[in-house]
Amino acid sequence: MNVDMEKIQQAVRMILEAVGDNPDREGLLDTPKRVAKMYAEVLEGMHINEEVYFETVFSEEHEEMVMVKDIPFYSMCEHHLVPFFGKAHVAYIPRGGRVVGLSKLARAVDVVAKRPQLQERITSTVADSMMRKLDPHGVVVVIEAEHMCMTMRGIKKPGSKTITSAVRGIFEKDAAARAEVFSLIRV
Ligand SMILES: Nc1nc2c(ncn2[C@@H]2O[C@H](COP(=O)(O)OP(=O)(O)OP(=O)(O)O)[C@@H](O)[C@H]2O)c(=O)[nH]1
Ligand SMILES: [Zn+2]
Repeated sequence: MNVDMEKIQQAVRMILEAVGDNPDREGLLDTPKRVAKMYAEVLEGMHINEEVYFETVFSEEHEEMVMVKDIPFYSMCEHHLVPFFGKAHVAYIPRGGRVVGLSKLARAVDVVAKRPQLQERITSTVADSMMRKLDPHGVVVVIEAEHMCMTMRGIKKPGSKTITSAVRGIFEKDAAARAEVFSLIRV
């Protein structure tokens, strides 16, 4: 893993000093190390290309919609480095027998989310990677999330939800297909 753990530890120590705490007091002694481990874990998507999950396909002639909904995810807002989290819904219509394992849709959401992110970018990255690797008839990705930068700080609006969607391929033109997906998601 290409994470400079030492550098994170130094940075965390400096933040603790800068806010006026003593990084050498007992309770904080292991904190820089723990925080470094935490960042390596929650940002591990920096070092994984989500497209790898779309390499293995099953030759299954199903050219109808497939949807995995309510995929929980956690991400880190790139502006404040605090969490935002919620659910992703991923739907696609395979083409040419390129049907992918269901868990791979959730894995792709997971690694894309585990980067310093914007909700819009998670949504479009997952949709565009699927379009590129699977060449399906279409993809819809919808994400609903609560941003801690809008709840614990700043404007402080707990419970507010942000919903983003990325609509690709046939779903862009076919209003009935799009309506079917959104009725199944029912956010
Ligand atoms: N579009 C988008 N904005 C986000 C996302 N996560 C956080 N933000 C917003 O990023 C913006 C950053 O705004 P700035 O004015 O630069 O920073 P700030 O002074 O901390 O902003 P406030 O949150 O309004 O206090 C805020 O409006 C956040 O709500 C996201 O996933 N997508
Ligand atoms: Zn933020």
